[in-house]
Amino acid sequence: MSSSKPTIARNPHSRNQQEEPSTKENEFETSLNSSAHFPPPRTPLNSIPDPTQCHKETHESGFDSKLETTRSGRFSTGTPRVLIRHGKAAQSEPNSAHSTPARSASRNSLGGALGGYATGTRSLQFNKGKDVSFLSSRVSRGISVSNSDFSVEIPHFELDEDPSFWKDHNVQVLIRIRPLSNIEKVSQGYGRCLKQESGHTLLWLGHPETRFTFDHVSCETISQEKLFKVAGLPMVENCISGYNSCMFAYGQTGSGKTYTMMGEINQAECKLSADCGITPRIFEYLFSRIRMEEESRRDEKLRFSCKCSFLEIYNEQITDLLEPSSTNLQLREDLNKGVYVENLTEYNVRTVNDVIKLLQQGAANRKMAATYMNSESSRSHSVFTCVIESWWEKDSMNHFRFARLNLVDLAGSERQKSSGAEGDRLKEAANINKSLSTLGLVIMSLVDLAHGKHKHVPYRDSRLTFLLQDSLGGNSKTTIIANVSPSTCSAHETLSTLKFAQRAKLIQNNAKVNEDASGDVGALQKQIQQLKDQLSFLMKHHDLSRPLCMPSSEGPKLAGQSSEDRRIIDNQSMLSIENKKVKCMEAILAGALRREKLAETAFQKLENEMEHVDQLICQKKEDVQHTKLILRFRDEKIKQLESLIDGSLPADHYLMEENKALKEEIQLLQPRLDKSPELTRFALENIRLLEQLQLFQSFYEQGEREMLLGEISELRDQLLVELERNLKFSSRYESQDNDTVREFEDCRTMNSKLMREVDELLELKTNHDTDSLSKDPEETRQIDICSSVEMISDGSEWGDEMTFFTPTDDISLQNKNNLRTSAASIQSGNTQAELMEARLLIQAMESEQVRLIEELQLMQEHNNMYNELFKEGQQIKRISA
Ligand SMILES: Nc1ncnc2c1ncn2[C@@H]1O[C@H](COP(=O)(O)OP(=O)(O)OP(=O)(O)O)[C@@H](O)[C@H]1O
Repeated sequence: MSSSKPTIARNPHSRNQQEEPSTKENEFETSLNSSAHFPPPRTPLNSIPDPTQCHKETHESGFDSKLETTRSGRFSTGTPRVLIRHGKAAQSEPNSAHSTPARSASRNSLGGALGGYATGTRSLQFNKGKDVSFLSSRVSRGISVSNSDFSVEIPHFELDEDPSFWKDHNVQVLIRIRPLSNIEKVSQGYGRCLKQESGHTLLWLGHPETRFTFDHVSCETISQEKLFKVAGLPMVENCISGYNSCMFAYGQTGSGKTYTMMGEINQAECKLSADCGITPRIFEYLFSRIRMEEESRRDEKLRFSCKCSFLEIYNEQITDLLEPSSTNLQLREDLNKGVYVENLTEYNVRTVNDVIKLLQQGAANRKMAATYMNSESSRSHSVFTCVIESWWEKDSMNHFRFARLNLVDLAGSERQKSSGAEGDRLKEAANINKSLSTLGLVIMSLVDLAHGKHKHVPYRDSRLTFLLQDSLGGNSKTTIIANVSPSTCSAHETLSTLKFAQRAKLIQNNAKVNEDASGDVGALQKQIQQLKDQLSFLMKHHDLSRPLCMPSSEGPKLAGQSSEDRRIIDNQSMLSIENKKVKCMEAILAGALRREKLAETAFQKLENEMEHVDQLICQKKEDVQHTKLILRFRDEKIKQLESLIDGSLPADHYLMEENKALKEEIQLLQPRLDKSPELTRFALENIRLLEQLQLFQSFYEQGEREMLLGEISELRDQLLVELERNLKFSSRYESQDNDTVREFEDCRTMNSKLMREVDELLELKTNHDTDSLSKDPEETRQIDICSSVEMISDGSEWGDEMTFFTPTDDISLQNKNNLRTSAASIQSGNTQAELMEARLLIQAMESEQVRLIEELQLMQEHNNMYNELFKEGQQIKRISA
């Protein structure tokens, strides 16, 4: 009953949990080949429902396995299917295992018939009163028999969809239990070797009973769609995000690998049927996601491309399933591409129908044969690959992402003894087993690696592992679907599959987003160009190219050029200087980085040397201790010799003591001899000198010297450019100096004139005062005003003075205005105060003079400095020439 058991919530801690302590799995390995170890029949473990209820359900489902088996042999279909498939139902019975040659049994349907399985309903029914011989056979093989004689409900466990799993995991292991097939029912009855306990755990019911925990355990009644949602859909999301992804189907022959990966495809309608497998569903979802992404990120101009290829590995040879004449293809390794198959055809695909066509075409070319376990057994490993690439633009950067999706349907593992294979089938089986055992070995080594043991991973021992090395322990998010049969007759194979899956759980992959940063160079260049444009724009509009104290009086020097022209010329020369500077800086930076690296290695070496020196110090300390001990021995010896001379010590006793002491001394001296610090020091010195020699050799031989010389000459050039530029500025300053001198002279003349003027005015005033005593005061006043107005307006003496000032010179203009006012006010008769004002003005003029002199001196100093620099530059030029 589908709802008989609730979905069991995933316990995150249980994921990595190994088998329960109560169970001992390893013991089983040895017991596999010996039936004597199997326990006696056990009580059925599955729940036994009310028989009336079961009967009702059995009746309703119309499923009578016994009847169906007799009617159509292995494949008894409750509901007939309209499928383009050739003959799974019409295939020969299992016993015809060796009658179907490889390749001849091409099938258009991509999976097996459901005929033998009571799928579609969630409860599998069992009839009472099964053949006694089945029971005895089960007992004889020692597998515990469960639910053999009753209609038994197989509990349904829903799988939980957990997309967040992939955030912090790179490998997922899922067990898929398929329903019992008719052939199993016929040959072994309804006995099961597995009991599922939850969506994550199951019990293997052999001896010893063993519990396994996995990321997911998919029960017999899980639909293809649900399985896709749990295992396939997140793979698509991973690929869209740029992670390599891989899905393996592993399991014994006939366990449902092809059914899981491909399933059945209703070719006529080009529409996915309920039984279609994970691969077509993945592509249906992938294309809808691509459309969504492209739509939602239109502003980033996101676009995707998908390229597919399909190959098989049969007897260690690679064949292109989409171009079957291309056989024995070679594997190549490339730094950028990784491992790839040379000359494998790739097709661009845009819709799920494109993919289905390729799948059908490839499946038709796959090596198939009938085996004891599967009338349509795939005898090869097939790998359907899709490379998903995407491009978009963001923040003026071009982004490129890619992901490789590998969908692998492995050939079925089988025990040669039980498969009864001969001839070609036997050779096939040997090759299949060889590559699968290499796969197992690779996984074992990877597990060792994950535990910190350094181990060689034998990827190259089989084509399969070599091709898929990224998916195993590499850059990939990988799902392993381990398919198992629940039947007692496959108990051994089921156990070994479970063990394989359990080991695979421990693989640690290192998946990373495949995003190419090569587009960034272009983007950076674009950015540099933009910045340059911005810079030149700023220069144009803010006149940054001029030195800050550049006087406007340089005008006459560049006569004939408009200020705009000059600015453009300045900008251009500045830009070209800046460009040169940037280039030079880049070269210098590269050199500095290189030297820093060298320094780092030198530093590392020094550190090592220091370690050695520390060791030497320790040795020295030990030495001192030893020497002290030896000295003590000597003292004792002297004492003994004295007592020997005294006669207080017998000679033989002395000799024995002496012998003992000498032995001890030898023991002490031996290690000193072995690791003499002197010797170590010399050895170290030797190594250091050798390294130095190598360094010098590389300095001369590997062009380091040339590079340094080049850098030096570049630096010199840069210096010369700077000096020339400074010289240019200094000549400008020189002209500025001349202007200032002239201005200064003007000021002087103006000052003396002003003084003269003031004296004249004072004189005039005195005369006026004497005259005014005899004149009418109002008349006098009128005359004064008129004459002062006349003086200012008709450009007589004042007007001539004005020609000395340039209209742009602020100080001179201000002075001139002040003079005008003061002159006017003197004329207007405010005698004393105005006189004072004029004096103040003269003082201001004088301080202005001082300031100008100081400025002049400063400029001369600058000038001298630049001249010196220029001379130096010339000298360097001469030396370097
Ligand atoms: N979960 C399932 N539900 C219904 N039918 C299934 C299921 N799994 C497998 N089958 C059927 O079992 C038969 C064998 O399955 P399939 O061919 O997929 O096995 P296989 O593992 O690929 O075998 P081989 O390794 O020999 O190629 C097919 O008829 C298939 O339809």
